[in-house]
Amino acid sequence: MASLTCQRHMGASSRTAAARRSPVLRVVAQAAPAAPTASHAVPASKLIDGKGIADTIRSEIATEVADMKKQYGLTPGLAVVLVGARKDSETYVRSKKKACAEVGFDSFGTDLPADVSEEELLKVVAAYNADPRVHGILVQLPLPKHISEKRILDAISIDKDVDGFHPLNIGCLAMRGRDPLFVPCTPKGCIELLERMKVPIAGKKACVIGRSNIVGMPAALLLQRRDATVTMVHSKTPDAKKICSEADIVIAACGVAEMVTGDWIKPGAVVIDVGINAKDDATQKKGYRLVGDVEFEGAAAKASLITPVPGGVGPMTIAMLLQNTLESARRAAKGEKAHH
Ligand SMILES: NC(=O)C1=CN([C@@H]2O[C@H](COP(=O)(O)OP(=O)(O)OC[C@H]3O[C@@H](n4cnc5c(N)ncnc54)[C@H](OP(=O)(O)O)[C@@H]3O)[C@@H](O)[C@H]2O)C=CC1
Ligand SMILES: Nc1nc(=O)c2c([nH]1)NC[C@@H]1CN(c3ccc(C(=O)N[C@@H](CCC(=O)O)C(=O)O)cc3)C=[N+]21
Repeated sequence: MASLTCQRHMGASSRTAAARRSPVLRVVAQAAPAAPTASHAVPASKLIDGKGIADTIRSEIATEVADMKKQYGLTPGLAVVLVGARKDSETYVRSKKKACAEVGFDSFGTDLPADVSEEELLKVVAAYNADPRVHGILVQLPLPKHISEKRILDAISIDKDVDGFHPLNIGCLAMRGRDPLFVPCTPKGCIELLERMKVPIAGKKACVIGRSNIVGMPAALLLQRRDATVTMVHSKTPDAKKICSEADIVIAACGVAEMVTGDWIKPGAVVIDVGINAKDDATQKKGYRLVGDVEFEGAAAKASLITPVPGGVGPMTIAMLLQNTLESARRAAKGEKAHH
């Protein structure tokens, strides 16, 4: 294990003070955050402010963490495992750890080199499975090609599967009369946005663009559980545009920058854009800017409500990860364990 760096990112003693000083709480106390850059041309009444909603949720979580500490002497802990040095993954992992610190969680991290063996990675997962300070384990995806994602995700204890990617959790999500222990964070964040914006779902037509295990498929299942009539379209769907243009609710997760243009959107539809794509832009310092899978201005002209990118679904994904970890810690405090 010499090549591993495994650090505890935040000690219990600094945690309480961090919760008290939480920037999350301060942000919420201030005026509404500035409109995201890509969306200034759109009336504010149409925008779903994912970042603002995520800040509210995170401040709620910070309060609950402080209560849990008082009542049970327990601090929620999240372990994040990163394999390799993909720039985007490093950025996401950094924001997850920062979010943990801000709500008063302990965070644990293991960074492994890209050529680490599957066996070594399994050992790291096993160690976190056995560690009572850890209530949630996230292995950042994608993994390098030589590692079986299936084997790794199956190895995460279902009690700590805060990503909700374990087949038992997905299976329960798909079955009537059952509830998963954890719902995947990105689709959960999409539904939370619809609910907080009071968008009716039952009886509505929904179109989910994309069918991946981590976004499209669970998003469609969640909408269906709320009695929407759901159509999933994917890369082999003839005329996805026509199907989408009949939907009252659109969740776009195809990974193709700005594919969903205004003519895909029914007038008055609600559009949730999951996509995160870098688009060359010489006017930006970094040389690029983030765009979604939806062409924002064209779609916004048709939609009644729309999420921006950035500042829409992304921050919600992290807020839902914290929520799942808090729930896992609560179950641990009450001595609940899954028996599968
Ligand atoms: N905001 C957030 O928190 C997150 C954002 N993302 C972003 O969401 C997007 C989707 O991610 P993910 O689900 O992981 O991506 P995947 O690449 O795993 O899946 C993409 C899906 O879109 C479908 N698709 C691809 N091209 C088309 C097309 N032309 N028409 C219709 N469907 C198409 C694919 O079809 P097929 O199955 O036939 O190949 C596939 O089902 C990406 O932009 C990603 O960066 C992802 C996770 C979290
Ligand atoms: N095991 C695992 N679980 C995941 O949940 C997971 C993953 N692997 N691999 C990659 C995707 C992607 N993902 C994002 C999380 C936050 C933002 C996010 O916060 N986005 C900000 C902008 C970020 C920026 O500026 O780069 C926003 O949209 O406003 C984006 C994407 C989680 N994923």
